[in-house]
Amino acid sequence: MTKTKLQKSLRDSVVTRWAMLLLVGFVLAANYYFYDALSPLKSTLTKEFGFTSTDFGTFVSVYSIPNVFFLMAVLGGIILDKLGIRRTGFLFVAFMAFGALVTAYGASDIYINDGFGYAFMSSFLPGYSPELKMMLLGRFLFGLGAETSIVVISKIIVKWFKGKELAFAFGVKLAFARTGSFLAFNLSPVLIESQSGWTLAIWFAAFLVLAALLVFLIYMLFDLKLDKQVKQEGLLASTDEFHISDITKLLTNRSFIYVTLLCLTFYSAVFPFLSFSSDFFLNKFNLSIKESGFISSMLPIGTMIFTPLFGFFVDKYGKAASLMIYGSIILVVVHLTFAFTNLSPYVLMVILGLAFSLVPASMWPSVAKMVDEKRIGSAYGLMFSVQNLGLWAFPILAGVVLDSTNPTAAETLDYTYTMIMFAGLGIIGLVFALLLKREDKVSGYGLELPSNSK
Ligand SMILES: NCCCC[C@H](N)C(=O)NCC(=O)O
Repeated sequence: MTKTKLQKSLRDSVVTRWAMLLLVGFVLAANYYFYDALSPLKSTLTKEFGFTSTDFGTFVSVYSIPNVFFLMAVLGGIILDKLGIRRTGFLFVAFMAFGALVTAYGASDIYINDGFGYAFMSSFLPGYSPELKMMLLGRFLFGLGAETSIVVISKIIVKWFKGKELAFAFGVKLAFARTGSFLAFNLSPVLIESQSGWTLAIWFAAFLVLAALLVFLIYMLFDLKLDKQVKQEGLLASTDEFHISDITKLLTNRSFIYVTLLCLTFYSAVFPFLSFSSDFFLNKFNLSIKESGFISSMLPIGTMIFTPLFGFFVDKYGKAASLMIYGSIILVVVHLTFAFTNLSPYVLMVILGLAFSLVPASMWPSVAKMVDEKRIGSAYGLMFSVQNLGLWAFPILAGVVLDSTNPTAAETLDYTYTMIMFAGLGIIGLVFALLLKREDKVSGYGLELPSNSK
């Protein structure tokens, strides 16, 4: 592919490439919306279906099972390299949509009134309600599609923005994701009060993911056109082709190991916390579902603004390893403050938003410095799979800790031990961030340097 050809391609139009980011940003926002849409409904699920905190934690964590136990994020990356963006993206976004619809069906009146699959779901594991089992199946399928679709979207961004505003585009991509979470925490509590019933909140989320599938189809038309213009398929396949030795090289790279372990512990202290946060505010500060959902949404709203800004900072001034340390410290301080004080959760969630911008904005571009470009797909896939181990285990553990540290019929739940658990994860993450910075002096990857100096 010559430079002249590139200059004439669709990706050279600023409007077109940002329009592409808008399209895939919608798909990502719908993904995050669905992931978070049921968090403000924890108490409603308890009231309607008798969910315990452990049931809710299991529901949150089943998302990660395909990515941890079947290594779906890694395999998805390999499939992506073999089948290409359009077929892989369509397949996995379709899984997401199907899983979202199955989840909504599991909570619906049609299903509960002896609908399709109800008798079957009632015929085994009597300790789990048929509603929970169908919803678990739906979220499992959703998770199977969701993580790989994030890998696909990352590759799409590289395809359109490489050699242009790549880091900033990644920051904006994360801002789309946070917009989805922000909307979920605010819209779900409103939708449960709808006249058509509380399940509208889940149906709305599911249809949003279905709409994302249609939007992805539109994206595919542009992707096809770009490929025809620059014949880029061949080029991407050759740079990203998967070899098993890629994984072994990654597993012997100390910086990659530290950043992956930081990714595991940091995100385990954030996403599972966020899933329980609405219920935490509701119980600790005696607030309404709407208000506690709104406080949870302060976290994504802060990150929508800060993440692209810190991305820009890292591009221009570097300091990525230091920023990961600062983000980890802030995380620990906020979780301990939540555990032991009654300080305003509004302020604390905004401060937590700083941590949740500092670490992602510096972590994801840093991987590109420590790993060969041809291994970046496997690297992100591997990081996602390891990270999902935490996203699987910690929502369940949070639920178990809650159930075991509160009397069965407690009016309000005491979250102190659950918050100590999240703070503990933050402390372990801080150790990995410090090790990463120390290792950077030996490895010379230049994580503290601006993007264009490496
Ligand atoms: N939707 C919640 C889980 C997404 C996890 C995903 N693997 C990830 O790490 N995304 C990066 C981020 O900062 O959201």
